Amino acid sequence: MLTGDFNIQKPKKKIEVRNLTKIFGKKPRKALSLIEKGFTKRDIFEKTGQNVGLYNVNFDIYESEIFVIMGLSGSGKSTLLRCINRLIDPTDGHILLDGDDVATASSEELREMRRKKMGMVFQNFALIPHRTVLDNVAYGLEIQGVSKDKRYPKANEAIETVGLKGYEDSRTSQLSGGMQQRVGLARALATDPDILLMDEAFSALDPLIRSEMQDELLALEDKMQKTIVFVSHDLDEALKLGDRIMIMNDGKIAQIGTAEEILTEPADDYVSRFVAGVDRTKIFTAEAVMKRAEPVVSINSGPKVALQLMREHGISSIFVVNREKHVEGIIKVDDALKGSKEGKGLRDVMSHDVTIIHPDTPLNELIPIIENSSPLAVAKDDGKLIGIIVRGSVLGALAIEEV
Ligand SMILES: Nc1ncnc2c1ncn2[C@@H]1O[C@H](COP(=O)(O)OP(=O)(O)OP(=O)(O)O)[C@@H](O)[C@H]1O
Repeated sequence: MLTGDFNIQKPKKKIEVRNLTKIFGKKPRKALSLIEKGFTKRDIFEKTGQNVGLYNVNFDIYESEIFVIMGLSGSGKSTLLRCINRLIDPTDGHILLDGDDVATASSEELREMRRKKMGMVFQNFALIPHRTVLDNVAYGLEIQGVSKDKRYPKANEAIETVGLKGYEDSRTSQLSGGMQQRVGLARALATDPDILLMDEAFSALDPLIRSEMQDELLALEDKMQKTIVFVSHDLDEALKLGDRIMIMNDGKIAQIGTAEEILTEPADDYVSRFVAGVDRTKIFTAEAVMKRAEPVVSINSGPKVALQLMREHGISSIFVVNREKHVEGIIKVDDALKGSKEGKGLRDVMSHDVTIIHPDTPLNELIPIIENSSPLAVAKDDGKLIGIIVRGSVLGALAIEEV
């Protein structure tokens, strides 16, 4: 039920990145003074040999979201991810995890943060080939000093979570790429971290397996609600996985937003060029283009009421709903006129031929249905009508002129 904005809880900030800068090289201050004078990353490299990895990056990541960092090669994605767990030491700035600064943490504090809060999954899987799946998954716990009797049950649980039950005793070198990445994921999950850092985790997989792993990550995330920071250079992957996406360019943030925001309101030419080739019909969903489910007419009222509502709103058909707001049918002007003349009830003259779709349905699946049909009803699993889709709203979202 919509109860107004005041009831919506603000998400909790899990990671806060403040003024983060990373210069690779021995003379970072020299590079910084040139950045401040407006020199580009390339100029600075040519003049000083210093490489600007990140410059003055500020953003927040919320609890339980999938935050995708994306950009072209060399834009600073991996550097940023590795600053979060301090595999790379920042030149300047702060990274707060639940309010504690990773950048200034002592080695003891850092060990503790990595142990309790973060797990990392790498592109090249980083497994130990001669060890079994079970030993590889238990390894993360082993280096944390977890005793043998505790680490094996946890490892088994993680193996089951990623769908590798039955493969515990296989050597990882005998497994396919997709299965090896499941082992990598299980190893990160075994320590039950709040945050999963995933660096191009699916990039080495072939397209079908990659897509399958993306689906599984989304399903896992529904269950586990971890905070996931996912680096990718692939826009389709970013749009599919990210609750929010950050696009980076030359060590700076070009834009942060949801897939829809980035596609519909690109912040600058760089982002526009980036998203130019995207198939929008796969990204936009029914929910994004639906109109409010108003007006509707109650099944208990008559054709006259339906007619009056249609006239008031300038529409030619109207959904008929029951008390629970489940759709019972749809009535068109002509049928309502006929019903009202003949003194019939709505039930007798409405059409039961209504297409009900889920709000998550992508537009590419809607386009063929909406082509010639009357409006579509949008309902969640509980069957309650939450929106209406007419042909114009689909075309409008795709910026196609109606002919
Ligand atoms: N160890 C290093 N020494 C010097 N320069 C580095 C180092 N690591 C990264 N850089 C530079 O910092 C910049 C950002 O690199 P980074 O690896 O973070 O980019 P990326 O977006 O992850 O790229 P890719 O997709 O190719 O991995 C690049 O110009 C890179 O050359």
